[in-house]
Amino acid sequence: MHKYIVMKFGGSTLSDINKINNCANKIISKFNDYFPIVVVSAMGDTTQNLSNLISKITSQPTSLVDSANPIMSQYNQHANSIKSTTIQSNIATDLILSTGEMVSAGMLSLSLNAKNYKSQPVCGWQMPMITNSNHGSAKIEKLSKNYINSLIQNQTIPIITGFQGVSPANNITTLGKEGSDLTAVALADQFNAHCYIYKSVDGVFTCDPNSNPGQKINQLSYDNMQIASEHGAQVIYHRAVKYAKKHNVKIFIQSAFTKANGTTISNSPSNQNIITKQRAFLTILNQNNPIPNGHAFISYDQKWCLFSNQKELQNYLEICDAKIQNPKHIKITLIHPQKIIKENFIQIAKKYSSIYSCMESYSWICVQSKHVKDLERELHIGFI
Ligand SMILES: Nc1ncnc2c1ncn2[C@@H]1O[C@H](COP(=O)(O)OP(=O)(O)O)[C@@H](O)[C@H]1O
Ligand SMILES: N[C@@H](CC(=O)OP(=O)(O)O)C(=O)O
Repeated sequence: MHKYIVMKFGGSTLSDINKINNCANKIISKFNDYFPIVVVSAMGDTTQNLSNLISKITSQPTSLVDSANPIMSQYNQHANSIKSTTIQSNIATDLILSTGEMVSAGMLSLSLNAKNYKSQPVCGWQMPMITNSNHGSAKIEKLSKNYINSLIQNQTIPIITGFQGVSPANNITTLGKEGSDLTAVALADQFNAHCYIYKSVDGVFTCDPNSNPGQKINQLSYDNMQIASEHGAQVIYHRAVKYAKKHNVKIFIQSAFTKANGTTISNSPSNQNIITKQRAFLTILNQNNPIPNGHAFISYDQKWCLFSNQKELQNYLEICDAKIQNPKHIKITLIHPQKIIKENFIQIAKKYSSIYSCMESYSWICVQSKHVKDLERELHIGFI
C-alpha cells in the first residue's frame, strides 16, 4: 500500500475558479486513503500568453519550444536558434514563463484552505528541485524531499509548481513545454507513489479525441506512450514517460471532471498505437474543420486528390456536388481518375502519420504541406 499519491493537474483543469475548486475536491476525495502531493501547471493558456508577451520584446524565440524532443525539433525552425540566445535572455524568459504555475499553486492552496484543509504552495526553488542550466528544457539533477516532508509532518498538503526548477547558479529554470508532467513523475519516484495526471480528456485515445472520434486506451506501455508523445501527442510530456520508465513509476492519466477509468501507463507490454499529427492526420471533412493551405487529402474508398489551398478544395467540392450526409461529415465523390486501394492507403497512412491505428473508422488522411511533394511522388511511383 502506497502512503502517498502524486496528483498533477494540467492547465485546462485549472483554467477558472470553478475548475480550481473542482481540483481541490478531487484532492480531498483522496485524502483518507493517501497523503496527496500535488503538482500544478499554469491556468489555461497562461504559459502560451506569457510566451507571446516575451516574443513582443525579443526577436529571439522563447524557450517554450520542445527543443528536448528529438523528433519534433527537426520540424521546428526555432529550436536550433535557441542556442544563439544569450544566457541572460534565457534566464529572464524562464523566470517569466514559470510565473503561471505560481499563480495556480497559490490559488489551489487558497481553495483547499477555504475548505478547511491545510495547504501551502511550494515553488521549484523552495524544495529545491535542482536542474542543470539548460534553460527551456532543463534536466532534473537533484530533488530534495526535506521541505515537502516538513509540510507533510504538519498535515499540510503541498501544492508544487510544476515545470519549474532552479539551476546551480540560483536561477529559475523551466523543464520544457508540458514539463509539469516531469515534475510530477520525479516526485512520484522520490516518494514511492503512483503518479495521477489529471486532464480535460478521459485518458489517452487512439487519436486526438478533440479532432476525431477514437477509442480510449486502458493500458499502454511506456514505450508506446513515449513514441506517441515524441511524435506530437499532447497528452503527456515525452521526457516524463522516459523518466517514469527508467524509475518504474506507474502513471494514471485520468479526467479531472469525470469518473472514467482513464489510461494506465506502465511496463506491461501493449501494442496499441496512437495517431499523432506529426506528418499527417486523419480527418473528417466538414465545414467546421478548416483546412490549412497546401495540405493534401487522400481517400481509400474513393480516389485521391491533392489541393494546394482551401479555395481549390472548395471549388472542387462544388464541382463534385458534395452532399452532406450528416451535419458532421461531408461525403465527397472525387472525380479524379486515380484510385488508391485500401491497403496502399493504410501503407501511406502508416508512413505519413508514423503511428497508426483505428484506420477502419476513417477514409481520409490529411498530409501537411511540407510532405505533400513526397506523397505525390509516392502515389505516382509506388502505387499507381
Ligand atoms: N491521443 C490523444 N489522447 C488524448 N488526448 C489527446 C491525444 N492527442 C492529442 N490530445 C489532446 O491533448 C490535450 C491534452 O489534454 P489537456 O487536458 O488539454 O492538457 P493539459 O494537461 O495541458 O491541461 C487534449 O486537448 C487533447 O485534445
Ligand atoms: N505550463 C507549462 C507546463 C505544463 O506542463 O503545462 P500543461 O500541464 O498544461 O501541459 C506549459 O504550458 O508548457
